[in-house]
Amino acid sequence: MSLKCGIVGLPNVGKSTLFNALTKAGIEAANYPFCTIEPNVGIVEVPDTRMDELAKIVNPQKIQPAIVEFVDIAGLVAGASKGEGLGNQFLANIRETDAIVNVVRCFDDDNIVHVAGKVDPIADIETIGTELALADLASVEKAIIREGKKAKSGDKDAQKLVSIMERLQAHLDQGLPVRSAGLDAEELAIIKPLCLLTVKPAMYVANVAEDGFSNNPFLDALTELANKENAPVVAVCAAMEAEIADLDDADKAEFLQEMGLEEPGLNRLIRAGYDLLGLQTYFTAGVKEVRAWTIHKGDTAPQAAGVIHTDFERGFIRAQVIAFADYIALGGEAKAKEAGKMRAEGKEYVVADGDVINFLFNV
Ligand SMILES: Nc1ncnc2c1ncn2[C@@H]1O[C@H](COP(=O)(O)OP(=O)(O)OP(=O)(O)O)[C@@H](O)[C@H]1O
Ligand SMILES: [Mg+2]
Repeated sequence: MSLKCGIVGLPNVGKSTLFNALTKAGIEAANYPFCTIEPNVGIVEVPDTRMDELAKIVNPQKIQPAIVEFVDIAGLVAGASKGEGLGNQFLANIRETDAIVNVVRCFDDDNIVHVAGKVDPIADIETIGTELALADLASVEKAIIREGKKAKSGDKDAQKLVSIMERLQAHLDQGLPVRSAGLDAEELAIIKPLCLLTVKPAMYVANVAEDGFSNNPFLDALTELANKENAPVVAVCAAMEAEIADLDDADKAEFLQEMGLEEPGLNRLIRAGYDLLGLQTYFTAGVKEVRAWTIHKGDTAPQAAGVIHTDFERGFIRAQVIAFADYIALGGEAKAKEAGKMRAEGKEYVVADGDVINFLFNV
């Protein structure tokens, strides 16, 4: 399953620093606006300590965590929807992502240029939000013209689309995102081909100073706004995360302890992204490989099987399922089976987070 998060924000707010920390790709993060021109894609493993617990029991040759793709997108400025800054090219890069990670500068530093001249998270978010809404408004208006002719000649599908579009037009006109327009599942399916930007789930990353996790009015303002929007906020110090990412495991543990942190902020960010998209994990555990697979919450056993291979879904017979806690407590598949904790589940079974599964199929 491809899960792609686009990192957006104003220029010079710390997007590439964060991306580097996430991917350790070492792409250039320099102190000048528009340092990033090509989007950079990095593959990041989803941190999950349950995999280590499974591996201790199974001793596999390989451990394969779930992954998230992050795309570092160049800074967006006011007027981008009309081609200002690096303009439409970036909007196109955002179009290809599943979710938007909005990096907001919440640190003071006179040495780091802010494109608007001062640090103001709310104004920055508004700038980004307006540009994305304007870009969507243009797509919606184009669609109304295109489909309007068909609608007039009696095409029912086109009429439906146009009526949704007109609602969205009014909504976007106020600078509001499509995700808050209250569309139902059917309406969302109808507008899907338009690839609108503001329909994507979004979260905020507050990029704070090393000592900026508390008593930080910028962070407080951002949190208040995000709460109103029901959007997650993760506070990280991107500069510090970049340092942590460069350390080897032993030094990393020591550094985190010194800072009084349990884990890198990036882990919180990756998990929040996973959650935002309504994703969860199940495991396959064999001697060749212990592997995490990404599915949607609510997916059934055949759908989960389909993530491994479409044949598994097509020819699905049943799933042998052991709950994660049972697998660990009883010490593996054989013992769980002995204890009657391996369940045979059919097509209707809704997979639970952490289930350890074997699929039986026939093609
Ligand atoms: N939390 C932080 N505290 C202090 N400085 C930071 C922090 N995060 C990033 N910086 C610094 O801010 C500068 C800009 O960072 P970066 O290049 O990552 O921005 P960007 O958002 O990718 O910019 P662009 O849109 O131009 O690509 C860098 O000098 C970086 O070291
Ligand atoms: Mg950059």
